[in-house]
Amino acid sequence: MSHLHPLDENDPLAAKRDAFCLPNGVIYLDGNSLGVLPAHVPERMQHVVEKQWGESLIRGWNEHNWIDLPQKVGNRIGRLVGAEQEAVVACDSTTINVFKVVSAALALRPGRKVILSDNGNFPTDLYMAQGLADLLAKDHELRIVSPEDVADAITDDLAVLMLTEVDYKTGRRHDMKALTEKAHAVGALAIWDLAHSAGAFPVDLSGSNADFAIGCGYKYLNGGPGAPAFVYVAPRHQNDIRPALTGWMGHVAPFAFDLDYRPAEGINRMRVGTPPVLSLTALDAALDVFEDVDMEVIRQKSISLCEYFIAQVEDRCPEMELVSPRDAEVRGSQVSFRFAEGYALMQALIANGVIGDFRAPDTVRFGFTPLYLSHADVARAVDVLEKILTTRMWDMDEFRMRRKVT
Ligand SMILES: Cc1ncc(COP(=O)(O)O)c(C=O)c1O
Ligand SMILES: Nc1c(O)cccc1C(=O)C[C@H](N)C(=O)O
Repeated sequence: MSHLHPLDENDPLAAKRDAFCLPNGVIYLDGNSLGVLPAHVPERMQHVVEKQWGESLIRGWNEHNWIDLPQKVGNRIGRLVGAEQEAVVACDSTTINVFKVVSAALALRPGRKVILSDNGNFPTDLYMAQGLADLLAKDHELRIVSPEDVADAITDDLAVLMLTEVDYKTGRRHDMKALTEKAHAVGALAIWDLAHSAGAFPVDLSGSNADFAIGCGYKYLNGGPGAPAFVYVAPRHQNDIRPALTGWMGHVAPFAFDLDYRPAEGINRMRVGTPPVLSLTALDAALDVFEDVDMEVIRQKSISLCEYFIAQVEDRCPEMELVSPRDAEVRGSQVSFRFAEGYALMQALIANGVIGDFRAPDTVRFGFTPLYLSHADVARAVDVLEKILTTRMWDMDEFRMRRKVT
């Protein structure tokens, strides 16, 4: 008979685990890359496929309000990231949304040419900014500094500060409010990528005075592989921006079929083409899990899980070197360690039921999702890690040679 782990006593989120489909024998520490399937999503999908698509056909756009799904889902995400009503839409990918917000922000600061980011940002954000700078006649500069130098690099030639709040590799978390304030003080605008924040801990976009934000639907929001992303525009900017991607779904009257583009009111002008109804349905259903949850409760449990993991690994696995900040205040909901043979180590962990991931050259990364993880899971994961290290199981050819894409 199994005993409750002492740190799991009085866990207010314990019952949430049953809301997810976790494969038997798997301890899933990768919800920061792809979230787990919420148990009720397949039934909702089946209903929308068979009843709505199957029976309503084209009438579904009106009968089931498919056309408004981006705003509906956007508002639900907005609640989790501290956005105002009607300030978020769920659409496209994070990468495409980066393009939209950087181009919109640059147009709001016409005389300025510099985009500031850091080398901890996820590469797609940097690539999109580089591509945009090229498109704008090579007139703009993407300036990249170290995360710890960002604050000092905010100078009065900046047009835009573009950062990811939580570093995908190290879990280090920027101070969104303080850096946004600093950017505003020099007349720049602030864009935040919340890929590793939304659904992981409370975010306060409105209270931080952020100008723009984007983020993923498939990580902590559990919307499924390739789920629609989201985009936030502060209400004060919404009617001043002229989108670079001027698609018909961002037109003020898409079904008037005018020959000239006129932007929709408010956040809707960030929409581009036809919404992916099935993907939005999965994301919409997945968000039900958050309906009765206080993000502050998620945060407290996340800190506890991460701290317990760090303490156990450092105590029992001295070969592992902590990469993430030790201070929970400046860390998201993931913990990374360095190990020279990290790739083989992660392969051995996965083969033994502990799923995390590896980021080159030597970082193993573990995401903690309080909705479906317990301290008992963390203890078991460290048991497996310790065994793999003490037996040098990672050194087997089978783990060293295996190729994977993620
Ligand atoms: C911070 C960040 N931004 C963007 C992305 C990627 O966005 P997309 O879903 O467009 O591939 C990721 C992860 O893939 C990410 O970690
Ligand atoms: N988006 C991904 C994908 O399509 C395949 C594999 C992994 C991903 C990821 O989400 C990577 C992730 N953003 C990261 O933090 O590394």
